[in-house]
Amino acid sequence: MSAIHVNHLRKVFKVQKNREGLKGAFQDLFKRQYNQVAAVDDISFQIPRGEICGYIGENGAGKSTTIKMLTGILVPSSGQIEVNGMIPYKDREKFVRGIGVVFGQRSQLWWDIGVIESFQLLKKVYRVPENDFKMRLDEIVERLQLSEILNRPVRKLSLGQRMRCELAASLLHNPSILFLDEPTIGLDIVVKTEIREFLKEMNQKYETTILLTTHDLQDIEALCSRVIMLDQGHIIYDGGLQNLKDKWGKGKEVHFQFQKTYPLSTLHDLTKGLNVKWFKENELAAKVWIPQNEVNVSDVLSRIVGFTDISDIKIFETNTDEIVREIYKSGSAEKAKEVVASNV
Ligand SMILES: Nc1ncnc2c1ncn2[C@@H]1O[C@H](COP(=O)(O)OP(=O)(O)OP(=O)(O)O)[C@@H](O)[C@H]1O
Repeated sequence: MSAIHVNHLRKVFKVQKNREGLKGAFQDLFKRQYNQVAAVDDISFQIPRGEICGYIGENGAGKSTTIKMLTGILVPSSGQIEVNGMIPYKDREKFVRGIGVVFGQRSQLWWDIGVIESFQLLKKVYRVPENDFKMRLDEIVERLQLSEILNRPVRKLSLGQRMRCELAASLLHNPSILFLDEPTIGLDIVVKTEIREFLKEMNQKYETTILLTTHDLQDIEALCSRVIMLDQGHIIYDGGLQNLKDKWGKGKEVHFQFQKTYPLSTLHDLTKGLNVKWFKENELAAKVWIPQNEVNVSDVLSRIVGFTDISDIKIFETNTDEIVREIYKSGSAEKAKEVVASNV
C-alpha cells in the first residue's frame, strides 16, 4: 500500500472580483462578482512508503494547496486522497497522529513559552506515551543539538534554531509521513546542510516517507530520488531526478586555461568529428560545449591534453536549476526537451 495516493485531485477557490473605479466599488457593495481559480487541477500520483519525493513549482503553482489537502487542512473540490490509508479531512484526530508537518513560513510552537513546554504540549495533543516521548525526545535533542535552547522561549531563537525545533516538534510522535513546506527557507548553508543530513537519517532509520516542497533545488539534489513538478495546478513532470538530468540536461562545459594562445580553428581541428562547440573567452582561455549523451568528456580531453599547453581545466556539470527553469518556461517537460535540443 502506498503512503500517499492522490487521484484526479482538484481544488477550486472562489476569488472576489473587484470592479474598477468608484462606481465599481459601489456596485461591489451590493452585488459581488467572483472568479474561479483552479489552484490544483486534476493531479494524480502515488508515493510509496519510505520515499523522499520533491514537490516543486514556481510561485502560485499549487504546491501549498496540495500539501494543505494532503494534511487535511483543506477539503478538495473533487478527486480522491488517501494518506496512511485514511482520508485526511475525515477522522482528524487519528489522522494527525500519523503525520508530521513543517511549514517553513509558519510556526507550530508557542511563541512565548520555552521550547520544551511546547514539546510537552504537543505530546498531549498527539497522546504520546511518556516512555516513547522521552526516548524520542532524547534522540532528537541529541541529534539536532537542542539541549542548550530547550528552555528558551521560541521568540528568542534564531531562524536556524527555530527550524531545528520545528522539525523536532513534527517528529516527536514518530509519524510515518512527514510533509515539509519550504523547511530550509531563509537558512544559511550550514543549517541547510544539517537539516538535510538529519532528514536523510530519519528517512533511512525509520523509513519515514517525506514529501518536500522547496524552491531550493539543492534540497532536491541532496534528498530526493524522485521529483514531481507542478505548473499552474498541473503536473508537468513526475519521475527520477537523474532521468530529468539525463534526458533534459544540456550537457557539460569544459573551461581551459592555456599557457599559449591557440586560435579557435586549431581547437576545432583537434576535436574534428566530435559534435562540440568552442568559444573563445580571452587570449589564453577557451571553453567547449559538450552535448549530453552524444560526446564523452574524456574523448574531448584526450584530444586537447598533450597537444596544447594547459595551465588549468574546469568541468561544469549539468545544472538542475537551468533544466528546471527551462521546463517551467515552456510549461512541459516534453516541450523543454525540444527547446534544449534546439539550443545545443
Ligand atoms: N485561500 C485561497 N483563496 C483564493 N485563492 C487561493 C487561496 N490559496 C491559494 N490560492 C491561489 O491558488 C494558487 C496556488 O497557490 P499555492 O499557495 O498553492 O501555490 P504555491 O505553489 O504553494 O506557491 P508559493 O511557492 O508561492 O508558496 C495561487 O494562484 C493562489 O493565489
